[in-house]
Amino acid sequence: MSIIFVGLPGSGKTTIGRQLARRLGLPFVDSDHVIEARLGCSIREFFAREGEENFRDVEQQVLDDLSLNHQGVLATGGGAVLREVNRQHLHDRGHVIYLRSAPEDVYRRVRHDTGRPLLQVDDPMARLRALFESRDPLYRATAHHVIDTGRPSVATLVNMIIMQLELSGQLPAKPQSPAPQAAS
Ligand SMILES: Nc1ncnc2c1ncn2[C@@H]1O[C@H](COP(=O)(O)OP(=O)(O)O)[C@@H](O)[C@H]1O
Ligand SMILES: O=C(O)C1=C[C@@H](OP(=O)(O)O)[C@@H](O)[C@H](O)C1
Ligand SMILES: [Mg+2]
Repeated sequence: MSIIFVGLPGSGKTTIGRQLARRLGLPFVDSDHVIEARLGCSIREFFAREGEENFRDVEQQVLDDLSLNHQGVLATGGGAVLREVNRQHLHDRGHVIYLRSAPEDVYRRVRHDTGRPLLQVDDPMARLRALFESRDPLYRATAHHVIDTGRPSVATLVNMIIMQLELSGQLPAKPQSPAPQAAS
């Protein structure tokens, strides 16, 4: 059973997932890193050479494997929710958190990043708006929780997520400090 992050490219899945795993002392894996290791090249190169549908086929296999077998924190790629079968597997096998970011916020974070093939277009902001419109309902349908990632820092978001996981019974609650002893 994993804590699984979904959300737009640049919403913080990899960064927040890694930090959360560190805080909880759990193993962390990013499905994109597993895909790149399996392909032996970057996702960007594979997209350019083989096209998106071939990438989605590999992604589906890797998500099936990790959602069944990984015990810890799992960061997915932004398109992990596109296929119905992936949405089903992630929702049924893990505890899914949607990092919900406005297109403006993610644009600020990833505009200089050339490693994200879907954003290498003339108007990346328009592309992000379109991705948000089409995917927001899919991320919501897959997730057990939605966390808005507008202003808070990564560290604050990690704290908010830990509180949310405790409240929903996904983590053992922190031990209460002992009640003060009555003075004798
Ligand atoms: N809440 C946040 N505030 C500021 N910067 C952030 C926040 N979340 C992520 N980032 C930064 O945005 C960039 C993209 O984050 P990343 O974890 O790669 O996103 P994803 O895996 O969802 O595509 C990174 O440089 C990361 O440090
Ligand atoms: O949104 C998408 O369809 C994709 C997002 C990427 O991951 P990030 O969300 O970590 O950028 C990566 O899986 C691939 O480039 C496709
Ligand atoms: Mg990522």
